[in-house]
Amino acid sequence: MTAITTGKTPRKTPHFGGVLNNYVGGEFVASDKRFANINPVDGSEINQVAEASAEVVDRAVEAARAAVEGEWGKMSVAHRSALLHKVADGIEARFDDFVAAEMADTGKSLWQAENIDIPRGAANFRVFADMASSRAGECFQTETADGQQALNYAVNKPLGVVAVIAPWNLPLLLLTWKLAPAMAVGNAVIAKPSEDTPATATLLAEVMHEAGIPAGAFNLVHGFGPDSAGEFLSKHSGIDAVTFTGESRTGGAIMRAAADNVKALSFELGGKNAAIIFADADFDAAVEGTAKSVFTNGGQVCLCTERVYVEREIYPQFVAALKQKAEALRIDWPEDESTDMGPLISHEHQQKVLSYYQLAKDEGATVVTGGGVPRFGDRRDDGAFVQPTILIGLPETARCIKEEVFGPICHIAPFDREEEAVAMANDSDYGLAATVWTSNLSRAHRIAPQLEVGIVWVNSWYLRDLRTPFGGVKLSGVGREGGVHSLNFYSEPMNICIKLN
Ligand SMILES: NC(=O)c1ccc[n+]([C@@H]2O[C@H](COP(=O)([O-])OP(=O)(O)OC[C@H]3O[C@@H](n4cnc5c(N)ncnc54)[C@H](O)[C@@H]3O)[C@@H](O)[C@H]2O)c1
Ligand SMILES: O=C/C=C/C=C(\O)C(=O)O
Repeated sequence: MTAITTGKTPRKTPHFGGVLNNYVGGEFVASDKRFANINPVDGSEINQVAEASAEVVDRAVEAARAAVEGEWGKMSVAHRSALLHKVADGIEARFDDFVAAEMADTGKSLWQAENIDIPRGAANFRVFADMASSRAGECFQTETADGQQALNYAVNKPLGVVAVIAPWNLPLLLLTWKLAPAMAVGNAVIAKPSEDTPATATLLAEVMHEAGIPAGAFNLVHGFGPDSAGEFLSKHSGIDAVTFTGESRTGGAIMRAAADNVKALSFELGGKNAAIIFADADFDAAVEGTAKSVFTNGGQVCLCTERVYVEREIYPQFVAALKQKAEALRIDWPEDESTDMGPLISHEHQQKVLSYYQLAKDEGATVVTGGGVPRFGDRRDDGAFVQPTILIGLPETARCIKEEVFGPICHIAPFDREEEAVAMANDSDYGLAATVWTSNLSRAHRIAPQLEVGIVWVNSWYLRDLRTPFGGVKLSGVGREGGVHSLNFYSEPMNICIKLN
């Protein structure tokens, strides 16, 4: 381990200056083809990453299949569950390594890595290990035409080999959110983290190894999407299911690639999430909560709010208060305890977000705050930072209102009537999440089910219970995960009917 000096407080980042390898069949596997893992704080190289070839992906699929048919597939639920708890223990034992690696790859704040990303990585394993070992079954007693009885009961089998393709915004959290239930019900998995965030997945492979997960039950392949590991997995005939989190367009590409083999698919995709704020809401809580929902992780959470609708009588005060919150955010070195926001994930994403900042101006927006790049006068000026940005004045038809930006930006518009707010919130190709801020409980109950999304938060945002259904409608996803929905997606129920006489 070597110190990485991106900030004032150097942190030890595992594998700094080394190579992150693939993990296949219980062994770390190198590759001649490599790519650089870049720190978005200053554009410096953290380490090199071994890109998995088609041949390495084939080997991972073979190893996974052998694991399903071998020790892993035959293991009792209690034993498998105990091993997954050991994986959670392993993440917690190397907590500081995981935090440092996640911060270096993403530039996210220490507070967020320590309080959200890494704890959830461990929690995902614990929750799904427990759920799988206490899973309820299905049984029906059936009356037959001849006056006798039959007993129908379902047994759940794993799907087999599951590919998990993950994005860069919450790297460990979102990878383990799918790996944990898939493994808990007995599948062998092949993890494909984003090319922008390969580090915590590699640490997870080390933890899996140390925990004694049988060879082939967990595999890791590094690489990109098209013509690389992502595509190799999606079209591989030896893979039974692909579970994916990322952009809606990528979901479409994976669906096409998976079509020939008719694989099971579960997609958590993009969002253009609305917040509806009524005049009767607790004003300070609504401002505070909306600031969080817009700016957390630099707006790079699929659940982040990008469209804010505020009842007209409090609209001017709300715009002023959210502006104050945005301008008070501390954009700084990720390692500093008081940093609220680091850089975006990459220069490429910075350019995309900045192009929307420009587009907003071209579309006639008034920029309430932000709209550009902060200047530091040090090497962070080579990083991927942008200013938190608030817009007003755009028509609802503007591209900036319709398209997902995935940055620290929102547009605020006034509304007069409840039905108008619901209609504006629903006027989107996406349908992931919405927040409603009101102290009128009847109103909350009335409008929440009218919103065309998978998740509504009332007087809160990103308050998670891992047992609840999670996913989106429209362009925001296919299927639901979370709790029993995850267990169901990752297993194949088989009905057995026994005639009793
Ligand atoms: N709904 C959710 O739960 C959720 C959660 C997080 C992020 N997201 C969405 O993810 C996006 C940001 O993440 P991103 O930029 O990493 O997404 P992305 O779609 O670019 O990449 C996600 C993953 O897919 C891989 N990939 C890319 N092209 C592929 C292809 N053709 N075949 C197979 N794999 C391919 C990438 O290498 C990466 O591992 C945003 O749109 C965000 O809203 C959604
Ligand atoms: O960026 C998207 C965030 C998704 C969050 C989850 O899937 C979760 O909290 O389980």
